[in-house]
Amino acid sequence: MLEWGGVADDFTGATDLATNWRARGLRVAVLLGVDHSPADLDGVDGAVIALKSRTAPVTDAVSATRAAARLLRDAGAPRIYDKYCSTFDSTAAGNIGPVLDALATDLGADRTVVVPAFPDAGRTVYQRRLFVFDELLESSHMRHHPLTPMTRSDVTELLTAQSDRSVGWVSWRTVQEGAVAIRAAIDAVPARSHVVVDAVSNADLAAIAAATANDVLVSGGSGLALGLPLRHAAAAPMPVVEGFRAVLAGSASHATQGQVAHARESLPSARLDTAALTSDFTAEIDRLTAWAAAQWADAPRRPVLVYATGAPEDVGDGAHAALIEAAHAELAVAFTARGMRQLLVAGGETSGSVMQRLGVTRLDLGDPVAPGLSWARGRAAAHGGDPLNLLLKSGNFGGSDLFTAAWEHLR
Ligand SMILES: Nc1ncnc2c1ncn2[C@@H]1O[C@H](COP(=O)(O)OP(=O)(O)O)[C@@H](O)[C@H]1O
Ligand SMILES: O=C(O)[C@@H](O)C(=O)COP(=O)(O)O
Repeated sequence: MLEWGGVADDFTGATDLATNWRARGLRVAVLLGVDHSPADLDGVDGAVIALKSRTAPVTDAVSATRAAARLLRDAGAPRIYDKYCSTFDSTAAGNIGPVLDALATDLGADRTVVVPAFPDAGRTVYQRRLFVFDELLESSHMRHHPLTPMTRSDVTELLTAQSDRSVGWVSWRTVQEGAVAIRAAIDAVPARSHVVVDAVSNADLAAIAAATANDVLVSGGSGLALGLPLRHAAAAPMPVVEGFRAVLAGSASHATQGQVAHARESLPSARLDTAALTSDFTAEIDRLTAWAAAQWADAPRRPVLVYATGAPEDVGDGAHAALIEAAHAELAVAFTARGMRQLLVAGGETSGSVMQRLGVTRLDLGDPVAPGLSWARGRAAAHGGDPLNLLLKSGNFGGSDLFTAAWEHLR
């Protein structure tokens, strides 16, 4: 019986939420897009629908999210988890508020908690302000994101600017008093509100999860999922698919830049050349595919790395974002045709483009590799439905050796 339905605004966010549900013992599946039937969710406790809505026009994001929640409700999900980024990534127009307003209306939720915190990944909320490790969000590398630059840290302010509902707050001091006090504080906020709740530890998340155990709608990063009570269910192992290995890093984030720098010391690597893509896209894809095939012929177990951003000064105009995403998507298809079967994609938007182009519609997860990260198995409709192992990496997740170490989990 489906217990939870999740709707995530990007594909890495979907695997992030599914990873944390699985860590608490739920059987999970990630569905890409909304073209599914409720029967696809038989035998699953938690299903996350991955959308590519974070940077979409507001009306598109709202309608896609509504359709996803409807599908999950039709499949029997009694509760919906609206998953956005743990760094509250949104464009100037801002989709988090309108999406949350629409879900709250559709589901009849009077008060919806807003919990971006994910302490295992360094995201905490204290006195309404979002921190990335020791820095305020506005002072972190997220200030320079090409699509969603974050220049404020107060989550109540960020959400108020995007939402038609009023925005309340529950302080960390109240969270320390436990679930009953948190519930009372949420209920004290006027009806038709969203309620930002401070949290700096997994114990805080457990208290918030207990306080909201009967809410039809919750929202946040993936951290709140770690607040669920642990069940001891035996998760089915993920089948490993043998084949060549690649990293496609379309993320411009700080953590990815460190991972690229680290991997370049030991892996064959190529940086996407925006000028070459602009002048002859197909020739550049063909050139990189021939290069990768030559690397695999030399060392079949060694991954190749293609990246868009190696250093802050590489980040070009946002106008190139779609071109770079399209290049990653085409490379994924061309690499698959050459025998690649294990693919790590860095970046949420990039992962969305790559999965859509490969025609992957469902991911079944393996065990966690790092906070919010798991390998998964999916089938590429664009390549005869062949199975692939896929790791969709949020831009800022993972240690510096991820691109060289992640493969050890594929055994
Ligand atoms: N050097 C670059 N210049 C311009 N845009 C870039 C560059 N590198 C990456 N991008 C674009 O920036 C966006 C990064 O977003 P995303 O894939 O979600 O990564 P992240 O998870 O780090 O946010 C993508 O649209 C990508 O194509
Ligand atoms: O919640 C998170 O931090 C991630 O799941 C996420 O959404 C990150 O987005 P990207 O950095 O764009 O991958």
